[in-house]
Amino acid sequence: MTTAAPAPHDIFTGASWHVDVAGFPVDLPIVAIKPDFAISLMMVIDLGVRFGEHVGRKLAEKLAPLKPDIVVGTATLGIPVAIEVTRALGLDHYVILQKSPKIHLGDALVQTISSITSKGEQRLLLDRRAVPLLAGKRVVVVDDVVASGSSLKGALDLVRAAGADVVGSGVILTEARDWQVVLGEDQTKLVSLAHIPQFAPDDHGRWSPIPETFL
Ligand SMILES: Nc1ncnc2[nH]cnc12
Repeated sequence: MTTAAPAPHDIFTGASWHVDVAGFPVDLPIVAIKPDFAISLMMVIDLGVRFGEHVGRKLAEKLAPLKPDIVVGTATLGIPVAIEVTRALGLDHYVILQKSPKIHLGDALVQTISSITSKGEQRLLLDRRAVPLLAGKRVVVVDDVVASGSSLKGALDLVRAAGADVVGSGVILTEARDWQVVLGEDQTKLVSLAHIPQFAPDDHGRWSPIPETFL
C-alpha cells in the first residue's frame, strides 16, 4: 500500500523567501510543514546547473584552505553538492552516505539520524568498500541545508568511525539555530553560503520569519 503525500496546495503557502546565496539570488517557496510552522524550501536539484556550479565553486573557495583529500556528501540532496564541490576543488572521487539500503550495502557502517523534512528516524549508510578512501584522509562533509543538525552530525560521526580526519564541513544554507547545539564543537568547522529563518503565521495569518531563527 502507498500513502499519498499531502497535495501541494496543502503545504505550498504561495509565499516565498528571497535569499542571496553568495551572490546568486533565489526565491524559495515557503512550505508549511505543520499548521503553524513553515520553512523556505531549497530543492537544489530544481535550481539548475548554474546554481549547482556556483555553490560548488563558492563552497570550494571556503573549504580549499583546509586542504581536503576527499569530499563526502549525504544522500539525497547532498549528492549534487558533493559532486560540484569535488569538481571545483580539482578532485575526482567523492563518497556518498546513502539513506536507503541499496543491495550492495548489506555490510555497511550505520548511523541513525532524524530530519525535519523526512518522517521518523533514518539511517546513514557507508559502504565498507569506501572506507579506504576515508581512513587517515583529510575529509570535508557537505550537504545542502543544515537545520536540526542531525543529518550532518550523523555524517560527521560516521565518517570519523571510518577513520577519517574531518577537517571541515560545508552547507549551502544554515537554517534557524538548532544545529548549533547538535553540532557542538563541529560548528566551528562549518562554512555556509547563506542563512534562512523559519516561519510562523503572524496576527494577520501571513507567514513571517520567527525572530529567534535568525543568526
Ligand atoms: N529549507 C530546506 N530546504 C531543503 N531541505 C531542507 N532540509 C531542512 N530544511 C530544508
